[in-house]
Amino acid sequence: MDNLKAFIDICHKLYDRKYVVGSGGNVSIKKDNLIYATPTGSILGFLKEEDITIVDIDGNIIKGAPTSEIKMHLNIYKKRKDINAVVHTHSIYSTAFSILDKKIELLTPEAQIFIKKIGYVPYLKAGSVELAEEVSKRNEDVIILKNHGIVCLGKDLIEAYLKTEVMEEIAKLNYIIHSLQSPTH
Ligand SMILES: C[C@H](O)[C@@H](O)[C@@H](O)C(=O)COP(=O)(O)O
Ligand SMILES: [Zn+2]
Repeated sequence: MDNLKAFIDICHKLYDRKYVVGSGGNVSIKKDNLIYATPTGSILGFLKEEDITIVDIDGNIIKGAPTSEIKMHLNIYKKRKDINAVVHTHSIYSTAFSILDKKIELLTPEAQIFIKKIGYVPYLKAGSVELAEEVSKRNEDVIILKNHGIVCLGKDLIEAYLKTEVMEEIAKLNYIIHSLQSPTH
């Protein structure tokens, strides 16, 4: 079970590894049918345990002002009973491929094992009900939001974080291979 210190450590790691910049990205975990989520507008690299917000599964606020993407997080938890953690980042290579509508190939055993299949969602306004609804239609554990970022789901926070890392790494590898194969190379 995730503890809140681990939650904060992973938020800091996401920022340190530049999967998010500025106030981008958001993270949540589900514990005993409560959702612990990053506050809206927060810089993940600076978060402290006392900053973490709490809502119930219906989105009723218990503490703080949760991420503007809370509807997306809640929809995922309602649909996927096996999921207890959601990590949303603005991973730059994954996002770049989505802007050009290019698919990312799962070229390595690591990507095949941990990502299995990538879901793709068209561009929809950040924080919107439409985006939350479109994401919850997907069945994959790694979903690319066109022109925006990615969402990784896990049975716990470590698993969602691991998928975030592997997703961006395989996107980078795809980019390198595309570059090496380009006629100008
Ligand atoms: C424009 C928003 O930053 C959008 O990218 C949102 O998805 C996000 O990443 C951060 O929003 P919150 O600070 O409300 O979690
Ligand atoms: Zn975002």
